[in-house]
Amino acid sequence: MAELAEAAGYTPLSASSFSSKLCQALLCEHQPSAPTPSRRRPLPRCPSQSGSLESLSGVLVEEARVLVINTGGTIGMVYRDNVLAPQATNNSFAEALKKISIFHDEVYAQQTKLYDRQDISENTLVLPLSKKNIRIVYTILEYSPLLDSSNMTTDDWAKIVKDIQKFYELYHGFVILHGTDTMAYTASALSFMCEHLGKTIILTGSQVPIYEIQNDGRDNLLGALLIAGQFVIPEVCLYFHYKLYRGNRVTKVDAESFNAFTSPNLPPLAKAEVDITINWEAVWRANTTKKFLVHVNLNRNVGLLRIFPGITAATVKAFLQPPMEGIVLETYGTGNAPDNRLDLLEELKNATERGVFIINCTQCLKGSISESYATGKALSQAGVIPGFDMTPEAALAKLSYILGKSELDSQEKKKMLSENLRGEMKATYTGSKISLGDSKFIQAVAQCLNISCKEDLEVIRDTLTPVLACAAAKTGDSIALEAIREMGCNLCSEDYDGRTPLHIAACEDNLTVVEYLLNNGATVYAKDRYGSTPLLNAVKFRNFKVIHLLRQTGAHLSKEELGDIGTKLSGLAASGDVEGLKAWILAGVSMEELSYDRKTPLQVAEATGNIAVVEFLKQTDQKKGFEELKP
Ligand SMILES: NC(=O)C[C@H](N)C(=O)O
Repeated sequence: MAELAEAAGYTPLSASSFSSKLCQALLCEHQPSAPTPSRRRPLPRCPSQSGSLESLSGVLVEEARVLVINTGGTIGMVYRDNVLAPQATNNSFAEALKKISIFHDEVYAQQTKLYDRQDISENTLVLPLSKKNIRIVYTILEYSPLLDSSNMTTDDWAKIVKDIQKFYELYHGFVILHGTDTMAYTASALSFMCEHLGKTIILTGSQVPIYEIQNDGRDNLLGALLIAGQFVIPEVCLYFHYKLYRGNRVTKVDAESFNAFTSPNLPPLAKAEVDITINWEAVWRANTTKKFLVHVNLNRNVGLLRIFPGITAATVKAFLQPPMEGIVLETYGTGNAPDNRLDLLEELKNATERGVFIINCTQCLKGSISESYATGKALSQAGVIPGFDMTPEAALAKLSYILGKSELDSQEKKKMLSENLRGEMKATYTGSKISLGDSKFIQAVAQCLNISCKEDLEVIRDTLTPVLACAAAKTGDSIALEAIREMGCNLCSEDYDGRTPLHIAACEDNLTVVEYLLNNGATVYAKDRYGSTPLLNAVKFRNFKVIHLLRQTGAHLSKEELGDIGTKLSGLAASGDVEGLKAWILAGVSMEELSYDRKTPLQVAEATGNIAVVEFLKQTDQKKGFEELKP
């Protein structure tokens, strides 16, 4: 196809050739084509970035920390008495990985004195340098006992999310090693239990133990680590056989193949082939200014009931008896159940009137509930809630989660059940509101460049909009940002320096734009090419209100961003810079940090006679700092 197009004199547009075309068009529309610029120049070095290590070749290297929670599953199992079972280990999984060069670069560990660092345990490993020049440093937290996932319970889910909460600020992303049998259930449950999630959580495992010669565990673990360490995909995902899926959209479809999972109603969020390509349009956004929290109180009085021809009313009645509080009714086709079985419908109606919640999901692998048949309508008349294209696993988890919210009344629970909370139902995957072709702006640019095919329009959009969005953030133009979003563009996209509109708005102290962006998909964890987050930018420019809002949304400074923070604070204390200290306190930095000569900012202020700083630090209760200094 590509050869044919080229033979016909058509060259597909790449981002770089598009930029050059656009520049020509802007400078002089009718000049002959200039040669396409070749590859991007290498990144310049940035000596000021603490925590970013320089490799021997002089290229800037960034480290990203990932926590791997090992719950068990085939990936780490061994044969005992001819059957596979989890290996009761003393971190032997980490030890085994250390011996595999694609999972651990001992030379880098030695060169950078990895194990001398305070926050690094012996279960920490480091991957070879990624294509994006990132070193993924990962720590394995091994559960005891390790479980075959058939033994997983809701308590185990609670343990996982509590650990994620405990270590949330210390890691860029999380990988959960888990057996495949109930992985779709766990992924669904975790997606609801994690509220206002801003970081990447990826479940993975394997069909064959990682120790076997021909196994899928290595590729699955490696792919999950690379994605969790290099991208911010704020969802609970499942990675298997080179594809990243939304966790609450998957189901296990093959007990033997490496290609064990499918996401029938939503395309993958990413594919790991020669390169990792993220389908950003499909990525779910929390759209929130609230902090990450976990909800561990799940209701266990829920169940799955699959109807079948000839099912008796007595079976349905027995299933719906107390303590049952909610069920997923797996129906035929687009949500049909016999409408000539009044006895059955009566039992369902009695149950919904007693307050039992019933969600209708299809038994088909693919497709959605609709009211296109009388047999389907009869169910909604009996009070059954449509589950649209939810998987039964997701519907069950959603019920358990919502019915565990004791603060909600029955109407509120019903409302939440019908809403799309985490991208588990169709309503979310709408793509862009207006198509590319409808956008006047894109049309004008396309006309000027004399191009019309969809792929080229997409290249124009993807090349121009990050820069335009950053420009709009700079000038505080929320209307332009809204127009860009409506074009189907991702407001998290980065410019050539990896800077997102949120970085720019944070620098410019533009609170309204910061709020708009957070409510429209921006992530507080985006890092520019120098490793800075919007929060660090806001601290630098002392934009207190922005710092406050970002913190409220869960932003925090990484160790790399902080660098030798004690010495920086001492410098501020010595120069009497109260505002500078206030900015760091608001950003969550402790005033107990010691400078290179082991002095607190207060000691430095006292020694240098900076009365204003001394008074400020004495008055500010560090623990309550965030609330007290609230602008
Ligand atoms: N492939 C697997 O991981 C299956 C195993 N029985 C489990 O779910 O733990």
